[in-house]
Amino acid sequence: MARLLESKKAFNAEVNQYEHNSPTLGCVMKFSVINGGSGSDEKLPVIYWLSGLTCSDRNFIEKAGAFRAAVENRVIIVCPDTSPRGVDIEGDSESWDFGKGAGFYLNATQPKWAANYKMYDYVTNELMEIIEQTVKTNGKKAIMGHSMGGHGALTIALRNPGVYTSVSAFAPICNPMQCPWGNKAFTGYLGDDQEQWKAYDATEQMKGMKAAPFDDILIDVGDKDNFLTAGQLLPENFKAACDQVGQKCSLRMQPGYDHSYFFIATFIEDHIKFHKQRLAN
Ligand SMILES: N[C@@H](CCC(=O)N[C@@H](CS)C(=O)NCC(=O)O)C(=O)O
Repeated sequence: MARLLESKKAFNAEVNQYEHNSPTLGCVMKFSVINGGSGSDEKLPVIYWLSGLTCSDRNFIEKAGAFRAAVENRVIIVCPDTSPRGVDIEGDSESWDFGKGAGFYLNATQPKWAANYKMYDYVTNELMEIIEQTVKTNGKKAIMGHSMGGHGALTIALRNPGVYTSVSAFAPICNPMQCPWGNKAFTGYLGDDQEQWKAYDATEQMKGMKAAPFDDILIDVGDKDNFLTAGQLLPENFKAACDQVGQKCSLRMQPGYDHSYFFIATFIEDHIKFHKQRLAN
């Protein structure tokens, strides 16, 4: 059972933070929830939000300004942390793009990390079960995320057909095998065999699809995003893979926007509406 740590009200939404013992990750984990239906008995759909590098369960809550849209669209938004937290492994705090705050939503296979760094299993199994016990949901799910969390949302949605009605992302790392962040993380967590990396690469996953899994995939990227220009995101590679399999991908290059939560706050309502339309069917 999750333990309630804090409860706030914002724009009529209930904004709660919980902690629970995670057998999957071998430590205590926190997660935050925006309940857009607080005060009613209505069972609502859940949108999972996966954050990016250096984030905890709080960045989206404090910076995305998603409360009003959650209430207006009657959805629950669940924000997990981005890596195991309650465990110390040598080297987990040396850099901001590996270890703590940088779990990459995968199951590590390298001995040093394999016991705890299982964010893929955590998000797809354990967290979902805890949410069903903790919040009144109608069982419908969607997933979205930012940067490393956009990578997580895309790969998790593509690898779990039928579980999520829709997927969207802000500035996702679309082809981690081909970018410095992905190379560093995958080498560290998964080892040198690049065949093993493909399971966690959205572009590779999409290339392997026999048919389009979603009616549309919404992706926003700011054209002033310094990580885009540094070749960390590679949305054009994902879009090309989508075109190859006939998957519609609404990739919107947003002029003037960067990688930050100012950009996310600007377009979060569009993403919530995109999911709500599909969750309502
Ligand atoms: N620490 C990095 C930036 C990391 C970064 O931009 N993280 C993004 C996700 S990839 C984020 O959401 N940061 C937290 C925030 O802005 O609240 C740097 O110094 O360049």
